[in-house]
Amino acid sequence: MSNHITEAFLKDSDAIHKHAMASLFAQLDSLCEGAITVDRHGRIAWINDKYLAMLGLGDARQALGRDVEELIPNSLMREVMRSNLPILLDIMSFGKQSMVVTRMPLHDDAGEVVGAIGFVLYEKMNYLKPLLAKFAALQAELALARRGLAESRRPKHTLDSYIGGGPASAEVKRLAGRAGRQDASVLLLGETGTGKEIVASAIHAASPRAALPFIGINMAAVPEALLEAEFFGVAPGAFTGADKRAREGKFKLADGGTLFLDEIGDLPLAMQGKLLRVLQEQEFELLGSNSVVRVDVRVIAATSVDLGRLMREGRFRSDLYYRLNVLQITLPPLRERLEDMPALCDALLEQISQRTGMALRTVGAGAMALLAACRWPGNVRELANALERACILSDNLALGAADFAFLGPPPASAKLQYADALAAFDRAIIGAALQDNAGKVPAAARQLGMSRATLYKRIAALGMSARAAS
Ligand SMILES: Nc1ncnc2c1ncn2[C@@H]1O[C@H](COP(=O)(O)OP(=O)(O)OP(=O)(O)O)[C@@H](O)[C@H]1O
Repeated sequence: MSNHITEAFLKDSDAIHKHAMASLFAQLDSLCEGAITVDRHGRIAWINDKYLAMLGLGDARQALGRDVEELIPNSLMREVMRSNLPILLDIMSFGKQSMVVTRMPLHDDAGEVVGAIGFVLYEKMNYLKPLLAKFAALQAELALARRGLAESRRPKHTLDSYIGGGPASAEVKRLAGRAGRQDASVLLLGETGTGKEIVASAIHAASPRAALPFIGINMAAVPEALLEAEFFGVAPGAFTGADKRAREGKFKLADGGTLFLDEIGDLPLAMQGKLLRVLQEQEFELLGSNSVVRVDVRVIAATSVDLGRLMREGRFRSDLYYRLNVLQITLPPLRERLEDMPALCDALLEQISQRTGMALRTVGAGAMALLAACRWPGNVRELANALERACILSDNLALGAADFAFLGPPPASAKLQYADALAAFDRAIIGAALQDNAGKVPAAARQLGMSRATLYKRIAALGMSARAAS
């Protein structure tokens, strides 16, 4: 024993230690906003008056013996007991409030965990206020981002978003409406820009799954090496290196809702097998873990390539094809539904005006005939681009053929198609005028700015129905 540690000193320090032990609890109790203990089963064993007041309770008997989470939903007292490790400083949400808390396990003489004690430090920790303000701001941002994400996953389209009232479009809408009432897989066929994504989203919106997510994934846009993670997600720490975080896969994100697999023909063969298995079993393994994830997902697939050809070439599995192709809807290219051209132009010009703030335009008859004669390999997307370009280049409120000069003359090989296009256009515009005027030819002729005789002749030449013309 060194000479400055005397018997008297030891007695003194022991007494101080005992005082410290006794007073520490009392001090914390008075300094803190609240204090609580739970027994080894997580039931409230003791709670001070301040905590009771914070919980809106008047009497400890209303709290004692109850599971701690019943009163404090975000309590981690059980976690502290399970891990036998204190959580010295934490921010716990309680209703709209954030509180700074400390939690410690309690031990018996043998060192066994017999309960836990927790303190709410909030008001006395004024110096933590900037941190709490930051935390609150981050939480508000997170809530906003979550709302935005939920919004973006809500179906953007209904069947009304698919513009077109001609027979081909009506058939698309009829089939899509039926698909909305079933839960079977759907295969959408159609060239690029024919509205496959609109129709997929509209089917989802018309289905009982509408309130749950609609998640899209484009096979052509995801590199092959990343597809599996994109589909099934990654367990935390599955990969060493920079990205150790867990990531949810699209299947999990779409759980309960609809997964839209765009450009399914671009899915590599190895992934086709895996996809088929998930579609059949509705379960998969998270990458980097053995845990099996169960999901309930409806699949709508789309392709702009001929899957029959890919199957013949051994590049697409026929079993997957049959699994996806329960209901099939073919979306007609724009050149095969020219009767929808006026309605499409109106709707697209309206969208352009709303999005850009440019004045609302119309398409004059000359321009309409020109547009009807184009081939439109990019379909409605290409038409929308052409209309926007004309709006930018011209000040005319009624766009004329000259405003679409950048499209060039219709190809010579399209001569016959040009005649067909003109007839389709005439049918559309005359049909619309007759409809506007309750089928009365003289009034329709006045609206179209042509003589009655010319309109009668045109109606007869087009073989339009007597009912529409009468
Ligand atoms: N019938 C339609 N009515 C209104 N807009 C349409 C219609 N069809 C397509 N569009 C518009 O054209 C663009 C392309 O449509 P969408 O993305 O649905 O086509 P897609 O067939 O999925 O094309 P891709 O295969 O290239 O992805 C979108 O801006 C969409 O709003």
